[in-house]
Amino acid sequence: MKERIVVKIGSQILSRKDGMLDLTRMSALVDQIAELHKNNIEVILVSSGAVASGKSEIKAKAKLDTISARQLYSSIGQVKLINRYYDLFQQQGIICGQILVTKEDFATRRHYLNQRNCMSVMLDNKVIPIVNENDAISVNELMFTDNDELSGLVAAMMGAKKLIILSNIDGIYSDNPSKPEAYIFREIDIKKDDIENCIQSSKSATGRGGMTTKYNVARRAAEEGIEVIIANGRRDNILVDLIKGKDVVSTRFKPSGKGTNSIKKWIAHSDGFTKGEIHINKCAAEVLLSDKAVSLLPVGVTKISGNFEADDIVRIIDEKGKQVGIGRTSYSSEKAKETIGKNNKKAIVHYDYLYIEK
Ligand SMILES: Nc1ncnc2c1ncn2[C@@H]1O[C@H](COP(=O)(O)OP(=O)(O)O)[C@@H](O)[C@H]1O
Ligand SMILES: N[C@@H](CCC(=O)OP(=O)(O)O)C(=O)O
Repeated sequence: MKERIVVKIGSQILSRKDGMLDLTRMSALVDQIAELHKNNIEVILVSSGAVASGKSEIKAKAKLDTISARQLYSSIGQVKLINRYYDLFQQQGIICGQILVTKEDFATRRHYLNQRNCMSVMLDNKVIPIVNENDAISVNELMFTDNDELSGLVAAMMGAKKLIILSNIDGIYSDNPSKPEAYIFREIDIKKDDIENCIQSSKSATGRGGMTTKYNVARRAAEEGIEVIIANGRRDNILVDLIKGKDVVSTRFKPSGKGTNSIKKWIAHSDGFTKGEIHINKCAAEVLLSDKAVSLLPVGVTKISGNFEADDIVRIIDEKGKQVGIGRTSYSSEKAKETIGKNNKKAIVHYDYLYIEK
């Protein structure tokens, strides 16, 4: 089987000081991805840069609020960004394609599977998927923390062995990177090392989540058995050197030995998505575990725990305390409690939003 990796490129790497796309850097990174691709490595690219690229294209007629500005800039900038990628990959004889996603696409199993299928069919046909958040339509609670979070979700979903997060800095420093005494952590063993306190809330001019999300995403991905490397995208030949195993300055998160199946990964990487538990009786568990396409009805529910809203993702637990599946609830926890054990009520988890672990 081919080696599969996810490469995330931050906005800062792709934009020059004047706000224009840094075509030289972009082209250097595309050349490296092309080299990996030609060496039979499947690369999924998660690229930021839409908002930064859009800003330099248009001056808004009136002062915009944050959401409208992000929508306007990203809608223009994404076109520019993907066109550049398309041309650069084409010069290498490679086809790339665009996938724009929202957080919702990871909260709904069907969307999740659609996405996974889309990326798989692209990779099977030697197309490089270029993923970005659909900034034009994902606002507020629909937004990912940033593209670092998205890259972790994509790596887990696609069963990637490695996730390389390229930023404008060599890795995670022990202190504020501007301090002379700060040094880079070269390897982090998540079982032993907790370096959260070393990270400042500061971030680059165009970056969204800063180093904190990179660290959190890297920890979670490493727990799932994915090797994560945070490195500087401005260093020459960084990707190829990292893949060749050269000793380039960077922060590497040692992957844990255990691998998990895709639904577990979905849950593990969506800690914000499972908000509570629905406990069910023996009869309901039997029906759900059968081959029938059934929804979970309140009549089979014995207990609700946690606080959740309608449409949140919850765990479904049988009477022995074993998780039988996960699903998207149609009720808030408050409403769900009122319907426990009652007949003739609408499904608490509709079949379309139910995933049963068999
Ligand atoms: N301990 C630390 N080590 C490295 N960088 C840090 C640390 N604490 C905060 N940072 C900041 O995180 C920034 C990288 O995050 P971000 O701006 O989101 O980049 P990107 O746009 O590539 O996602 C660095 O430029 C740096 O200013
Ligand atoms: N989706 C946004 C990127 C937001 C983001 O996460 O930026 P960064 O922290 O630079 O990776 C864009 O394309 O502008």
